[in-house]
Amino acid sequence: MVMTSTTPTHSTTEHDAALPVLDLREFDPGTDPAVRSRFLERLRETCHDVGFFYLVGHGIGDTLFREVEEVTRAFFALPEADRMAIAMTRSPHFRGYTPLGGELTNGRADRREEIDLGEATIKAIHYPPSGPGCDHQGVGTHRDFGLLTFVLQDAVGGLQVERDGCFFDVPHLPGALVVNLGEMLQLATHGYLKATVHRVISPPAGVRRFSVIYFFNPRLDATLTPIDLPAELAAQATGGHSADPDNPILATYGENILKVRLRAHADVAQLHHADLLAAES
Ligand SMILES: O=C(O)CCC(=O)C(=O)O
Ligand SMILES: [Fe+2]
Repeated sequence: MVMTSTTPTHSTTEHDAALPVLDLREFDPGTDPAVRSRFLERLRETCHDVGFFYLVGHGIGDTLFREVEEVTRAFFALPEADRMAIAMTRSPHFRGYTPLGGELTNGRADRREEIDLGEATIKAIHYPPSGPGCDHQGVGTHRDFGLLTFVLQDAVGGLQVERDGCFFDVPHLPGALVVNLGEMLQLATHGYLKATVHRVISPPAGVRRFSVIYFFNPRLDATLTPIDLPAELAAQATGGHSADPDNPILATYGENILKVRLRAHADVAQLHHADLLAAES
């Protein structure tokens, strides 16, 4: 792993060792049962220890990845008026385009523009270069709030994952998806599986970063009940919903995401959900 201080930096060495690499072909039907069970063992350990991994052997071709990246770049190259025509401020459902400065994490504006699409959200993101005096927060430190997140990132880098109080770079691994766990899986396993804190540092001057994310989430009205763990796993579970006392995870997915959305998109909340804001304060 590449170790960096908690001060944002771009380090570029030891790319190969950044995160565990899991090859989904090891789990293909017909594969040697010993290989399949070793795969499951590594998956469990990785989701417990790190909460983040590279997934290869997923069967998605380079052509599709390239097309997704091209469509993403084309969208963000549209005139601003066209992007704003589908602004999230027009959607009570928190769907559509969010311009630069329109989203907050931990009370500070993220330096990115994005579009949120569909029911299980797909999010395409553009991180513009750092400017003079910029605070370099592409997206601030956070946990994802659903079940599983699949990230397709370009070659620029800037995604960082927290472990033991330090942030580690997650450099681009060609052909791989970066997979991480969300709060609902942490809650459902009493914290045995980890929703790991991460962030994105703005690219250096002159460089733009693009990423496309698929958030695999439960139904909005689904309430997750923590499962009974085998004793040896329960002994290593650190507590699900209350692991972070300042930011408890809510068991009904819709409430958990609404909490985040109201904070992150204060303008959308004010326009469409003033009643909820009033109820919160
Ligand atoms: O752009 C990325 O690589 C990750 C962004 C992220 O963590 C998020 O939007 O939840
Ligand atoms: Fe995230």
